[in-house]
Amino acid sequence: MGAFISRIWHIFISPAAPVPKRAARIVPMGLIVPAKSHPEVIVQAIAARDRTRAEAFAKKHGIPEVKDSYEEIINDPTINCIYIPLPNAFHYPWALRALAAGKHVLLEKPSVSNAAEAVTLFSHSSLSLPNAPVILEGFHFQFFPSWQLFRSLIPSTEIAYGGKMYKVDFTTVRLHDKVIPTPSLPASQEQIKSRTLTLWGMMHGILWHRIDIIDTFTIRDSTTKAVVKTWKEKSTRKAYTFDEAGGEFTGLKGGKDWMSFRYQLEEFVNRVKGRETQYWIEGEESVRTMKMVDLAYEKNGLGARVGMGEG
Ligand SMILES: NC(=O)C1=CN([C@@H]2O[C@H](COP(=O)(O)OP(=O)(O)OC[C@H]3O[C@@H](n4cnc5c(N)ncnc54)[C@H](OP(=O)(O)O)[C@@H]3O)[C@@H](O)[C@H]2O)C=CC1
Ligand SMILES: O=C1OC[C@@H](O)[C@H](O)[C@H]1O
Repeated sequence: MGAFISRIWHIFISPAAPVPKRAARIVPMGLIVPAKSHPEVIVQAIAARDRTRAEAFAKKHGIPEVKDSYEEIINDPTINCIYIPLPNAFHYPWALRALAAGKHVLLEKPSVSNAAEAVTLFSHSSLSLPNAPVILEGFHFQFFPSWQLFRSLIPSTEIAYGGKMYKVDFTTVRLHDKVIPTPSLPASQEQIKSRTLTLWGMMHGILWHRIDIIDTFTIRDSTTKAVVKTWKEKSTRKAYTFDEAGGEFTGLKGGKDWMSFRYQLEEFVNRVKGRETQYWIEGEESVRTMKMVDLAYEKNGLGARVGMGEG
């Protein structure tokens, strides 16, 4: 009886979903905190659907201006970059508007709702103009040193399986087996090495992470492939800063207190200023990501992923 009443209440009487009492959750971590330590970034203005909410947020975070609408921010000639932390379906229409106004766009992930939208957005006519605006899908964790170190350990031609995970806290890549020339072995035998790399704590590398490198060596008969002997060698790496990653990363900018979002902002500003970037997520990569999301929807019987178009 209780369940019956509850169902009726939910269908006919329950109030509409509550309007959030604050601006997007991600904004402090995604922009406000990183901007504080970036000497070239000023968070100048904020808009929310409800002005009092925007005012409260602006007061709390020391943002000088509150605008009445998202459009007002986009149309302000003194603002050159727009951060879009809206629900995913709204990324596409607002990113299109921002680009059309010639603004640089830092777009929360996932960039848009499906591959068709991604293709249109990342081939927007403004992007082929001289002094084209910059657009970046904010896959923040990819900018963190541990992810960069992890990538550098994986020659792309050697991936047997693995790849980018969307919303999990680890990723594993298995490299192709390799024959290791071993002169000490009899001619009838060969040595094979296979490597598995796992990055744990990928999303918030700064809290904790670890890269496990597991090499499996096998000595086998070259003809029958019968295993003679097998053993594993394990090692671990970590990189809370680029200096800790070492090698090609030594000396790159960063700090022990930089989250992935701060590394991302550093590169975003570098692009905006026309400086070199050590790492970047090109539009083609964002299109590939959305193709993968579309495939996941289709393979699971959910059909094509629908967006809201230009809104
Ligand atoms: N939360 C997280 O940890 C992370 C989030 N992201 C991405 O950031 C984006 C925002 O996520 P999150 O901060 O969690 O989202 P929230 O729901 O907290 O914030 C979204 C904001 O969008 C605004 N908005 C505009 N139109 C609507 C609408 N029709 N319904 C609801 N909200 C609306 C609201 O702000 P207002 O009313 O003030 O205008 C709202 O506060 C998403 O794309 C998400 O994938 C990425 C990484 C991490
Ligand atoms: O990208 C992200 O970063 C912050 C996390 O809390 C969130 O779950 C994830 O989507």
